[in-house]
Order: sequence, then structure tokens, then C-alpha cells
Amino acid sequence: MSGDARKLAEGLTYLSGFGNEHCSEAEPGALPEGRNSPQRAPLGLYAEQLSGTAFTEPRAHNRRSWLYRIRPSAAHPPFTRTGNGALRTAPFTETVPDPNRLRWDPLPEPPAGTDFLAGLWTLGGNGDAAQRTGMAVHLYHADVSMERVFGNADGELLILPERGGLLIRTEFGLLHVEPGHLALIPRGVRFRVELLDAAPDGGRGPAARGYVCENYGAPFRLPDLGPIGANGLANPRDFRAPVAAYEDVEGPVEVVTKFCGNLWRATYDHSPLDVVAWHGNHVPYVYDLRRFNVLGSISYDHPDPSIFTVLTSPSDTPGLANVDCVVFAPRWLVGEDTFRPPYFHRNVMSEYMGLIEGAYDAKTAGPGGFVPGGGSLHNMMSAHGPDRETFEKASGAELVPQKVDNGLAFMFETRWPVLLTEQAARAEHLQRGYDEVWRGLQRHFRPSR
Ligand SMILES: O=C(O)Cc1cc(O)ccc1O
Ligand SMILES: [Fe+2]
Repeated sequence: MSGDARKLAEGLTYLSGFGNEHCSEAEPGALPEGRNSPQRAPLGLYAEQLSGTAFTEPRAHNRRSWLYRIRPSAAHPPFTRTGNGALRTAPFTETVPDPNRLRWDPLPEPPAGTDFLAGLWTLGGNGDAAQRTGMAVHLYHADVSMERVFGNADGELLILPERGGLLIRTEFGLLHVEPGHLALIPRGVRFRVELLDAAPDGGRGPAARGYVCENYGAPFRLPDLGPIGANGLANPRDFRAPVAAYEDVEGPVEVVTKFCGNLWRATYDHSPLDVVAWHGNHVPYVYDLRRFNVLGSISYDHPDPSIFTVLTSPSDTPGLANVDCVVFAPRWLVGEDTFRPPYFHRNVMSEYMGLIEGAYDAKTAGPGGFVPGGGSLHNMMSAHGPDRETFEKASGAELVPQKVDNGLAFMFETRWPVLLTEQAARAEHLQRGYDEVWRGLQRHFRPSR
């Protein structure tokens, strides 16, 4: 079963380009020509618009798609409340904001039978989902594929697998995402996550794991490049959207929606993944983080990590991100007379970091350190930077050109402090004594008199 899914995932074709006006049809003639909503849509399909931005937002930022489906989304019974599990939504008010630097080990293995939705575990966040501002940091662990379908009214979901490949079946078609890739599910788009590497029935292998940034604010877009020029960082053509693929399923399908923080469920009499054709720019996509064109200093000093921004969700203040997704991808360090790892700093922005693979150049690796599947939180103005070991090594290192290619880390950098859920503040896997990594940084200063 999982072998078939992998073959399917690896054979998928995509539409290329970030923010493009794509179009796709799974049956010839399903897409109307020359208009969005003909009197009768082709092939007996229903036409439906899905808006990701207000109708009136500037053309450059407007997001919407037209879907041609077997049944309109409106054809569903009432939703009723279901448990939220470990999923939480802004505003975050469960704990007292904590100025300490914090670090977590990976989530423990999930209970048997946990799907992606049940396995979402919220660390914290900021803003207010109902005001469409702020963000949340979630982790997930899952050992079975979803059978139900999920859609999130509260924001878009940026998924970064750390362990195990995923096949994501969406209203727009299928996406394949592996550790080292990101997948983006826009607000409102329904999807089902299937595991490609789960141990078949009975043989319990390690669960799939990863990170999710839920963005309540303006949809992620590519950052402006300013003096960098017309190319660089994440190149638009490397973002890939699915081609139309639909499920023609008549029969009970459980559909869950998150709305203003709560999960609601309904049993549909058909699959809502029944879109036969679509066009538009409010679409899911995948991106391979290793395609990131890393730019940096070729003279001296360590640049600010904004140069590693893959995607940004802007706020109403120019240059101030609701949240940025930043990647620390393989790169050369060549700075002369330069302390090459990240500098000591205190930042008005708040930084959640995770590790997809290997190690990170400012933090000690290994057990009790910054490990794949773990995460760190350095909130507004919290003092951090290289740990003692890194500082000592890097301030004495011979400054020959050096390739940093032993890891893949990322950061969600957000305008407001990330406030913790109770489960994150009390977690067994919250590391105790994280401050120790900065203990013993020696005094070297000697006043001249
Ligand atoms: O804290 C971190 O490791 C993230 C980070 C990286 C960097 O290269 C410069 C500043 C910064 O906050
Ligand atoms: Fe930092």
C-alpha cells in the first residue's frame, strides 16, 4: 500500500512558478473557456470561487481560484464540535509570557493510530486567528495516514517534514513532500495527508514527524530582492503546484474544519476532493529547500539572516514581517577577519528554530543539544547566539574557505513574542538547563589602566 503510494508520489507532475495564474483539468474540456461561470459549467460540474484575499486587494497580491467540481462545497450537513486534541490557536493565553531562552527535544512517539491531524501539537504563537494576524508553531507526529479530510479556515499551513515523506491529496491535486522540502496548504483548501514511510500494519516503525507554521496573516509571498537584483534566494520557478486530480467517491467521508481555533466535523456523503478542473493563484505548492540560492558575504562580517528568507508574510508596516520562513541551507563561508557563525544578539523579532537534518553552526549538536525534530525559542530581546563551544572554536579557527553542508535548519521569525501553550511549557521534552550552553564564556577584557 505504502509502496504504491510512493510510486504514485514519485511519478507526479507539477505546474511550475510561484504565484502564477495556473490552470489544470483532469478531464478534457472540464475548464470553461473565456469565462469563469458559464450558465452551465462543462461536463455537468459546479463552478465555485475560493478567495484567499479580499476581492478588492491589489492585483499584485490578490489570491483566488476557480474550482470546477462534482458537487459544490456548499452541499454539506451541519458541522458539530469535536475535540481539539493538542491543537491550539491564537490568542494564546494559557501561560505567563516567559523571557527565558527555551529548547525542546523532539516530540515523543505518538500513540498508535495517530494521523497527521490528531498528531498536530501546538507549541505556541501570537496574534489572533479571528483577526487574521499572527502565527502559530506546531509540530506533528503521525503513524497512520489520514482517512478524513481537513481544511483550515484560520490560516495557511506551511509544512516542513523532518522524518518521513508525505503524499498530500488536496482539492487541487496531489503533492509529494519529503524532509528538506516545504509544502504550503492555503487557507481553506481541504486535504488529506498520507504517510509514505509508515511501517505497514503491525510493524511499528518510527512515526512521521515535522514542523508546521500556521500563518493567520497575509499569505506567504516571495520577498522583494532590492539591490540583489532579479534573481536569487528562492527562485519562483522552483515552486510547484499540483495538476488537477479528483476523487469520485460517493459514500461517507469525515471532513474536519478548524474555525477560530476549534475543530468541527461533519460526515459528507461524498469526497470534497472532487475538483475536476481549476484555475487561479490560490493554490497549494511544494518547494525543495535545497534549491535555495544562498547569498552571503564574500568580504567580511556575518549578514543578518533575513538574507535567507524563503517566504514572507508581510504585516501592514513595510519591512516588518508577520512571519518569515528562513532556511539555513548548505553554503560556503569565506569572510575574512570575521566571526563566521551567527553573532551574539538580541532581536526585537522572535525566533523559533527547528532542525530538519544534521547540525546547526551556532549550536552544539547531539543529545541534549539542538537535534533534528527539536526546536528552540528565542523570544523578543532574549540574549542568544553561539554557545560557548561554538564561540571558542570559531574565534580561534583558521579562516580558510569553509563549506557548511552538514545540516538543514530553519527559522520562523515573527513580529510578536511566541507565547507558549501549557503543554509546551510543561513538556517532559522541554530541556532543563538550556542556559548552561552560555555559561563559562570567559572574561578576556583587560582595562589598559
Ligand atoms: O539565532 C539564530 O541562530 C538565528 C540567526 C542566525 C543568524 O545567522 C544571524 C542571526 C540570527 O538570529
Ligand atoms: Fe537569533
